[in-house]
Amino acid sequence: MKQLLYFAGQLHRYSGKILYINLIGMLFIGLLDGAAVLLLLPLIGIIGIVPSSAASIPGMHFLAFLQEMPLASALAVILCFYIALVAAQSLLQRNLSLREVRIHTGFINHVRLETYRLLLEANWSFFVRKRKSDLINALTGELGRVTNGAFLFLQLIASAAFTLIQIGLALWLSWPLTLFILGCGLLIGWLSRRYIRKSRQLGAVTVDLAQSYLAAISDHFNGMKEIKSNSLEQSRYRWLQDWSVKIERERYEFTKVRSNSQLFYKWASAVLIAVFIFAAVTLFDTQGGQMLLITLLFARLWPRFTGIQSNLEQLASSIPSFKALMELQLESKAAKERGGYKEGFGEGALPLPMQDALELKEVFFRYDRSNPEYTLHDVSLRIPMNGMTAIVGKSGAGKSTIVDMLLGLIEPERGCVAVDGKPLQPEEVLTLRRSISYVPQDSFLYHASIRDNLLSIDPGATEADMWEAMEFSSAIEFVRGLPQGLDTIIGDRGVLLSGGERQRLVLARAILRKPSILILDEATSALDSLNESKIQQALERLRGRLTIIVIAHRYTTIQNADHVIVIDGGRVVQAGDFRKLAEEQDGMFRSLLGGKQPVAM
Ligand SMILES: Nc1ncnc2c1ncn2[C@@H]1O[C@H](COP(=O)(O)OP(=O)(O)OP(=O)(O)O)[C@@H](O)[C@H]1O
Repeated sequence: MKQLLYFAGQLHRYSGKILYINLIGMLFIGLLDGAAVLLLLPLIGIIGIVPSSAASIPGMHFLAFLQEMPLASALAVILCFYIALVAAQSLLQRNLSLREVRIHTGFINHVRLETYRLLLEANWSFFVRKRKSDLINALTGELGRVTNGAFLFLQLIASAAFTLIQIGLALWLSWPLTLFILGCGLLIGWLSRRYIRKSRQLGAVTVDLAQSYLAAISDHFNGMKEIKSNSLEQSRYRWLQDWSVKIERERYEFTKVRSNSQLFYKWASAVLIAVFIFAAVTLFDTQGGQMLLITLLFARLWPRFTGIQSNLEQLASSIPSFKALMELQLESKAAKERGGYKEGFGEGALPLPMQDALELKEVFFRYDRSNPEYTLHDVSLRIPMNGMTAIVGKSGAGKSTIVDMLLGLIEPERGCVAVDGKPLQPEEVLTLRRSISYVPQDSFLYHASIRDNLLSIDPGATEADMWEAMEFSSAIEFVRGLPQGLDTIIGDRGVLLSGGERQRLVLARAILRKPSILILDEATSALDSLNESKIQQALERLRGRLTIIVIAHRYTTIQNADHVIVIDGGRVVQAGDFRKLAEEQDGMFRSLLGGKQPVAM
């Protein structure tokens, strides 16, 4: 219920009074429907099908004048009135349906944008904890189920309100019979509660199945090369077969629950109607006109009870989706970046000015606070501006963790990140990131043209800016050689380019942003020596123009660094000039270099 109210509240805030006008409109349509039915009674009386008079039905005295009129005129009056009612009702229905579609589609977009905004504003640690496919599933499958569910909920309220009006009308006509029927209805509702419970359990299974499907299918396609090269096709196919059996079973179970509940309702109502007619005739001595009216009203009321039950079951099955999306929204809200975002994610904000150095001061950090071991232990280091600094160390030493901290993606448990000697304030983190371009080993490229990939980082870049950036990154030659040049489509994640070409393009994109700090995190480790030397030439061209931080395992990548920081077991064990460190006989750097050999560290 909490989850339902959470999204019903969002729907209320999103659509405002229009939503309620629509709901009232729906009620009004129901009333018009009821009025049209009521008209049938005097009609039947007048044409003499049943020996009843309008005056015998409470509230129908005003129609008595019809009996004074000639049959044909009375019939014409009633039928004209009936046509007018039906015409008004259908016109209203059409307008309400159109408006409802507007509200519905608008609300889906509202929830989608709101969830995506909260996710974008969440900090990096939140994403490290989450499975990517679950986030995609939330923004696709769950989103549809939740928005449909929120509407279903409101329809249910409208339907309940209309049913109440019908009940009121029935009470006014004959309260003992109505109470009797209501009691039976409530009893059937109470006996049907297990169908609602079962629907909810099946809804949870649907959420699990949808999540596991998306997770596995994304893994399969991401790893298609490994699947093909290691002949894993059969095992992956078997997985999908098993999953298909589960979803088939779950769909069947859900339909079974709904059909059983409908069956139960139908049997129960047949018994109820029989008891009702028997009681009306033998116990309550109900008059013919009243009897007919109540029968008509309840013939309309019963399908509503069944409809409410069916809506409740459907709603119960979407509760787990409500829960999943609500928890995701609340969790991402709680994980909001400490500095907070300004309007438009602070786009256009100026980069943080840095003159002297970016530093870590006595930093302690661990990913899991229950673990007594720190990943970074009393780390102090200094990255001087406009120089080239290399961070080296064995695998797992903590190099990437240091870079994540310099980027403000993770926060020190103790100590601080400092800019020009002053501790970085939470509200400066985003402006610091504006000054940095980060290039990882496996960068992301869009399935689009080279031009669009470059413009994705700076939509205002001119053609000259793009060629200049490509010249710096040693990409100019290969892009010129492509048949469509800048307009060449590079395939999904850039598969149509070689590894070296991809990285040079990513480097061009990073430079286009005109950063004051460029971070290369193992960006060249997968390249051959020819491609690596091209990136080296690019870095030489950039030297002195901006601050470069390189994390690398290769001697050749770091040999031109002005400054080297050696990390071991989460601590800084050496720092200083490349040559000086290389000469320290017992130093770790020398052992990482493997003597003087330009080999992998
Ligand atoms: N998200 C994480 N959650 C928990 N532990 C982590 C996480 N990321 C890294 N670690 C751990 O922190 C330690 C340092 O990892 P880090 O990635 O910083 O090392 P690295 O020097 O960059 O290694 P490599 O050269 O292999 O990339 C490792 O023991 C690693 O297992």
